[in-house]
Amino acid sequence: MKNPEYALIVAGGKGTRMGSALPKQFIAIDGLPILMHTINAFYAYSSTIQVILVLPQEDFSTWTSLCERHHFNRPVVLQQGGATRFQSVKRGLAKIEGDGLVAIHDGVRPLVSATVIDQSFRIAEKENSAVAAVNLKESIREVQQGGTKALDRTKFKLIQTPQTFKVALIKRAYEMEEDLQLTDDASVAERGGHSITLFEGSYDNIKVTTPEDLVFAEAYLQSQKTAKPA
Ligand SMILES: Nc1ccn([C@@H]2O[C@H](COP(=O)(O)OP(=O)(O)OP(=O)(O)O)[C@@H](O)[C@H]2O)c(=O)n1
Ligand SMILES: C[C@](O)(CO)[C@H](O)COP(=O)(O)O
Repeated sequence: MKNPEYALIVAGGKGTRMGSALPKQFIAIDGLPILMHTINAFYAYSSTIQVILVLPQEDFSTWTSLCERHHFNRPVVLQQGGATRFQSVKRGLAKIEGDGLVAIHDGVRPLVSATVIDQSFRIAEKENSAVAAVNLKESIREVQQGGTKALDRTKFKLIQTPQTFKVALIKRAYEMEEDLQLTDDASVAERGGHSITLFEGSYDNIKVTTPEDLVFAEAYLQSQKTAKPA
């Protein structure tokens, strides 16, 4: 029998770098809040996926009214977020009973494809973990005291979400004390003693972080519409 599959979508952040009064996960692109695009992407992958949505408690009412306004009725289990991404993920994981696979995904990565999600579950089933990553397109330099030094970019990967794990493994890893230097789930699992399997993510799976990301996301969704045959 297939392992139960969960999507843990974290949207408990403040969006400081976006600088918008409306939390960035609620900003509309192509007429729909970013977070709804993200949830739709997981339901496009599977109609039986169980979605856990982490939001700041003060935003629960905004979410409910946006759902009413957009007639959005995808089932989600709501959970209150924490002060950091680590704490929000940990709270979300607590909503999962029993074993299975969980894809942890940033609520503000609305352009993730069903193919990437599918790959993450298939690989995690075999390897225990599956973390989306892409190659660097630009050169990088390390900032050092008194200057900078060129680095070999082929030795680095840009890490995205989904980051998918066996539930028991990632829950155990999240029992560790929080370390602010660990900025993603793969780092937490690695600290817990697990090796990490990367797979090819996608350049369009951007994390909406600063205002120009909204321009890209809007244009991307428009281009998908025109690309579809009539
Ligand atoms: N306490 C937090 C902080 C972040 N996140 C989520 O983690 C994802 C990645 O974080 P990031 O892009 O850094 O979002 P923010 O923390 O909202 O942005 P900023 O750092 O600019 O404030 C986002 O979906 C964000 O909502 C979360 O669930 N809980
Ligand atoms: C998890 C993540 O999306 C991987 O790239 C990223 O680390 C989250 O963003 P943050 O700015 O570190 O919160």
